[in-house]
Amino acid sequence: MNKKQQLNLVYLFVALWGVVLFQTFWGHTASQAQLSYSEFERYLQQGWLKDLVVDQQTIRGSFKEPIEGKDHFVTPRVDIDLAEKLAPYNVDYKGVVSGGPLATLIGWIAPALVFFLVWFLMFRKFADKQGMGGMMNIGKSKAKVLVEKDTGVTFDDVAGVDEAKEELVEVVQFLKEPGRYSRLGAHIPKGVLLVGPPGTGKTLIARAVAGEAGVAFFSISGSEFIEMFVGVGAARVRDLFEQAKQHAPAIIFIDELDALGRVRGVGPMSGGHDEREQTLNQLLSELDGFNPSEGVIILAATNRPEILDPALLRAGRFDRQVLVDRPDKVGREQILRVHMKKIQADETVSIEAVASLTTGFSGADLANLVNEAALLATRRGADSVSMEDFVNAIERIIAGLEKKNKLINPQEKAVVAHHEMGHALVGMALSPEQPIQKVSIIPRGVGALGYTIQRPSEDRYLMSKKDLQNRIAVLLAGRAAEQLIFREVTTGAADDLVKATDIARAMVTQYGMSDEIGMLSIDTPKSPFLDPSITDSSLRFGPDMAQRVSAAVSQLLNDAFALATDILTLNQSLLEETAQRLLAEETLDDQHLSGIKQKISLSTAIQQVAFSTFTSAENH
Ligand SMILES: Nc1ncnc2c1ncn2[C@@H]1O[C@H](COP(=O)(O)OP(=O)(O)OP(=O)(O)O)[C@@H](O)[C@H]1O
Ligand SMILES: [Zn+2]
Repeated sequence: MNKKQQLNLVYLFVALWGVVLFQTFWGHTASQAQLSYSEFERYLQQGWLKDLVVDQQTIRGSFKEPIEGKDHFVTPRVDIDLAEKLAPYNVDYKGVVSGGPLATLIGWIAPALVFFLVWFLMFRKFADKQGMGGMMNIGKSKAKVLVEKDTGVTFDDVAGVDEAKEELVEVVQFLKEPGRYSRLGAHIPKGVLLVGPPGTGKTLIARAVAGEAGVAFFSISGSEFIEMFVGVGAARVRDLFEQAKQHAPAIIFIDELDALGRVRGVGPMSGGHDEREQTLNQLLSELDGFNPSEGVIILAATNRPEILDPALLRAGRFDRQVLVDRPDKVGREQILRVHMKKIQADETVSIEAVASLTTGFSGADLANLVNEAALLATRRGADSVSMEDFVNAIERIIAGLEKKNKLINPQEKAVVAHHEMGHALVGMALSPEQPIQKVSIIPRGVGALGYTIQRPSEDRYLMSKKDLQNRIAVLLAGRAAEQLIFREVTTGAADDLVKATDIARAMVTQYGMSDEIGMLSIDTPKSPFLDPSITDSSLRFGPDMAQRVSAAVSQLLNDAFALATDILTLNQSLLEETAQRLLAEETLDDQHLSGIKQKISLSTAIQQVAFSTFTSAENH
């Protein structure tokens, strides 16, 4: 059946339905005489009536011959012993129980609706398979695309994410004056990807960009695209872009981009995902097919950028990423200020104290906290919210978050702080040319309870054996610090161990850097397509080679661990002091850190192990 035939079917059906409805109502009202009961009795006695129907409220029926142009009548029912009276007059009669005209109407419509619905769903699926958006324009996505002419949100409503805001100011300016940018030939990103954990305000920022620029905001969630029949998602994407272009300048915001932008063609059932793939392909082609000078910019949000299809991140698509991280203490203070405006807080409330009690809270958690505290105050009948309300609310929320494994407890926090400071101190000691940018104990991403960012200051093409050994030492320094301070090690170092082992193994099997194995090249550089266990070519050199390689790798790791431990032991009080500071402030930036770096001391023995003759001394 092609589309035209389907349409004919629709018309036929609607027409039929119309005729039936017309008959029911027109027949009953237009040509229907309203009789009083006595009139009715008179007609009855005179034998004018052909047949009648009795229900609880009315008697209706038809005349043998039209009276005053009407061939039907209706009269309110009065007499209950009606049947008796009817008997002598030779009239057809029957009683029905019904709810009056409305019930009659529903009685007609309900089955028709059910029928229509079933039929509609059946053909919708059919039509969508053909990728034409469905016979009744089901592809028009107006129902689920949220359009806001003016979001009313400004950058002032978004706090604690200054870096992200700075990056987006340019987008706002562009949307305000698209002409100016294109005249100068400046490159404006078509798509900006907001990356960060849930509740950190990605949606809020996107709406603020629209609000600041004063443009329309079209938003849809990636997961909504794929809950549909095949082909509908793609039609929606097309439709979304069409609508946005008509309203340009505008912003399109796709929340949960990962739901639709997952890597294509992987997974056990990739055949079953053709709907998502089709939708993603459509999105890619829309991204390619428009020009930002039309005044439409696409923002998308995800908390799992690593699973996105690389095609989405290519130049000319979502080629700019903006990190929206959980706020640190100062950020939390700012966010709290934004939300406190909405409530009446009394003078006992210290925003700073609330901020320091809420490590790990996202913006959404903080908004929730303010609301919860206000609720507690209302419940106890107070006129304003007190510090105690806040403390109680914090306790509740923390309990909830801990249950969901979203927050770490104070003991764990202390371990994480020493672990991260271990990385940072050894990093500063061993590779002074690579400054540590930031150390943080704010959980980030999946599984990472803290992080240390070390930035290479220049591109390196050649690494010496000592460079690599030092790198391993920095990676193992987290564990070394745990061991030194707590006499106990944790699972927190798992990721570090993977990286350290990879480097050590490459040193042994690819770079000829172990005395044990010498210059034998055992592994070729890793091929990402092959399972490493299959390519373990140390087996090629006889069964004992694998063992010798493992021993050499272990040796490198142990030496590096010993080096890290030596450095930390020598600087133990500095480690403890700075870890306390990290616990209090949660993040230490490069300014803090360069002050700390001055205080690191290294013995001659360590210097000899760690530095080669061509690492110049003035670096330290
Ligand atoms: N930086 C912030 N400043 C002020 N309020 C914030 C901030 N971050 C979050 N909020 C509050 O939390 C609410 C939810 O945030 P939003 O929905 O924007 O987070 P999100 O990052 O998009 O989350 P998700 O990833 O779960 O979609 C906001 O409406 C706002 O009230
Ligand atoms: Zn670590």
